Amino acid sequence: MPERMTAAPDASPAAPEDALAALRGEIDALDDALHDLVMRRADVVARMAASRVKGDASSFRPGREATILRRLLARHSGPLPPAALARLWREILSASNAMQGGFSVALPEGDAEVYKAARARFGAMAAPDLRAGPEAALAALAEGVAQAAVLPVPAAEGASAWWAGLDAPRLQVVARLPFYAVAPVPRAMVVTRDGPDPSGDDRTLLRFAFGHGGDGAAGAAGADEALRAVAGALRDAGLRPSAPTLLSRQHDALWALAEVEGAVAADDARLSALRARLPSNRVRPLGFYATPIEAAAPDAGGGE
Ligand SMILES: C=C(O[C@@H]1C=C(C(=O)O)C=C[C@H]1O)C(=O)O
Repeated sequence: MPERMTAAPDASPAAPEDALAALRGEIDALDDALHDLVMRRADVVARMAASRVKGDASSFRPGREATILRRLLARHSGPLPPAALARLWREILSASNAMQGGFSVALPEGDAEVYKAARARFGAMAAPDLRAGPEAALAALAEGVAQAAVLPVPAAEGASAWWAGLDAPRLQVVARLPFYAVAPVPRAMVVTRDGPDPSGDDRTLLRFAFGHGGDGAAGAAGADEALRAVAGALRDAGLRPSAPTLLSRQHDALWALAEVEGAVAADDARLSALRARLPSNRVRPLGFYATPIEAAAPDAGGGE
């Protein structure tokens, strides 16, 4: 018989059940302290909403949220996986956003990836508003029925080519989902009426239209020619691409979508440089978003 079985159980200074009770007592005290802080944080958000310091614009500030998450992830240490930290804060941020006014999110129905990305981003507090497709989701946003639209990541064809028809600057891309990922997780884009806010480390989407308006010769603009024109204009304007340029032929035109480093707003001087370089074409910023954090090593939890 092993030696430990011969010792009298109540001779031990800390019986397992006492040790468990002590640790649980510590956890209960910490839960109370955390809960007090979470309630105090919500009081500050309620004061912010009541003071109307943010005016009539939507309460949703994705750049500010990214800044908060980046700061917390940078100071994080200890055994709690960073993905769990991001998940906790995502729920706090979404709840405080919803506290400042109803928050409904328009989504294309039948797109499981977009749905999952939207639920992960906006949490339990946001009402999903399922629409027939990206254009219908954008229409709900434009009408003011929804406060944000979550759409598939831009691609050249099909429903994911919604960017070619995006009515910017009225509607603009403000976030790329997920902001924080440690494993493959659902991806999507967020569009709002209020436009993006800078986070200090952002990427901008720029749309270029070639041969718009039924101009036969220009309408036949070659893909290679368009890609060369975009690359040259970006270089001359001092803008650095952060992803390969997408091309899409639709609405009687050839469209290019470039992602560049930095936040480029409508009044940015680099846009004038682009427009000077491409006089016969149209250049339009579609919004910007916080550069996603891609964690180097996978850990438990996936991301937010
Ligand atoms: C509280 C604010 O509103 C929202 C909620 C945030 C929060 O809980 O910290 C941050 C950004 C906004 O999306 C804010 O703008 O600071």
